[in-house]
Amino acid sequence: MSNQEDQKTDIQEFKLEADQELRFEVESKSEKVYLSLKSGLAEVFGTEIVKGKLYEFTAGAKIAVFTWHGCVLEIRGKTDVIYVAKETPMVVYSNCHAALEFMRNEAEKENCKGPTVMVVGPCDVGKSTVSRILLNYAVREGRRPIYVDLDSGQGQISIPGTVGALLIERPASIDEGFAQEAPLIYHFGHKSHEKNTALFSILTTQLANNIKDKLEVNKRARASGIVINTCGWIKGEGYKQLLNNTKVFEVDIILVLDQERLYNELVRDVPDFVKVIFLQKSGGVVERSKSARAEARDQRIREYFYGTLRSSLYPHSFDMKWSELKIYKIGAPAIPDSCLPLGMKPKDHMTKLVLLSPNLGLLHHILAVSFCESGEDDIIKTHVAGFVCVTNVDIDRQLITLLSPQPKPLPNNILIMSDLQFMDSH
Ligand SMILES: Nc1ncnc2c1ncn2[C@@H]1O[C@H](COP(=O)(O)OP(=O)(O)OP(=O)(O)O)[C@@H](O)[C@H]1O
Repeated sequence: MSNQEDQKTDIQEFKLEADQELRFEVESKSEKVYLSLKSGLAEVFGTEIVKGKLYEFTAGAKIAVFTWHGCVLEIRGKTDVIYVAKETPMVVYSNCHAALEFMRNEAEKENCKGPTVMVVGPCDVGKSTVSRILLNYAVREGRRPIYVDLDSGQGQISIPGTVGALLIERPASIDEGFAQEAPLIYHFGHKSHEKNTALFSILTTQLANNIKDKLEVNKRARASGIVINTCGWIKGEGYKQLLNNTKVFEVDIILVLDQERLYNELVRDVPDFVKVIFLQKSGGVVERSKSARAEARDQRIREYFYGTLRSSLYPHSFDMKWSELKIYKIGAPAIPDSCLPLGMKPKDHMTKLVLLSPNLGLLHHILAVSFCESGEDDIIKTHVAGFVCVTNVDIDRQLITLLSPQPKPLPNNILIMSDLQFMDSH
């Protein structure tokens, strides 16, 4: 082992001056890295570190420990990259938070809606991280903001292939993110919005209306406002989605990370009362390869069923008769324009519900369990109770085996198939 490698495996101590940040990454699957605060004050993406507590990080972790006043940190285990950064955009992010707090105070006085902020930008610029920092700072001030995650590929709420919202009542856990208590989840079924923009628009409108209703009856959340995280698809239809989000969520502030072109386009296209603000991305944000993104998606689904290192979950596996279930897929094959029935638009087939018959193609697919109790018309627009995974399909016996977080019976017999798959290797 070289000297350099040797150094990385040792227990290391870092003394950080005010406004500095320790950045590290863990890549190796077999490695665990432990962080502890020896003295001073520090935070990870807006969550304060408890002095003396040991935080564990595994493969895929890309972490920044920032200090406003200076601190001493200890790192144990082998990191792949580790360095102290002197330049960070934390002061700018903190100023954004202060401006939002001002608006929340005003909203509280007037008993109206607090700021709705949407964070946009290309891939890997730190959109989720900025959203997390703003939410953490808000909740540390005693606010109860709503977090909306529209990134169906790398979102932080529920599993990939969904859009959803969460009432934030406490700061994110440093190693596990925000607590997923009673999230409001809509099934989209794809990791990328491009796959079905018509469906995506319906879901965002539905989510926005649902949140509006919830804020009507929750004064504290109403004044705290909403933080919306978006995906990195910002061209063509993706850009139109951003404009649509601005409208349906009644966005007041758009934070544009890293891309001046997008900033200028938005300034041109959104109404004047929407403030568009350009922010530098942090030099620490790490670009993720396609395979790292796929691995992160897989990990989120695994955690949904099996929990995390700290809090394991024990899912159930059971058979269901095909006749007991109604499994749908959203989107029918396209019909040539010339054959479209009167009044039907070319894109309408994308939001058509198709009832599936038993088939092996369902194997390993995620199925969303709908809350819908009324007719077929409402299935797409109704939020979901949770997810199961198909681990076996027995065509002869007309049985399907499901991996489920809950024991039998399912809360509803209406299921919707997702494009996303999960190989249960436990
Ligand atoms: N200051 C930092 N130092 C080190 N790592 C960071 C820092 N900020 C963010 N990261 C890491 O960089 C990665 C990408 O950040 P993030 O997920 O916020 O980007 P994004 O723009 O939301 O990505 P996406 O393209 O998926 O929408 C994450 O793993 C995050 O933990």
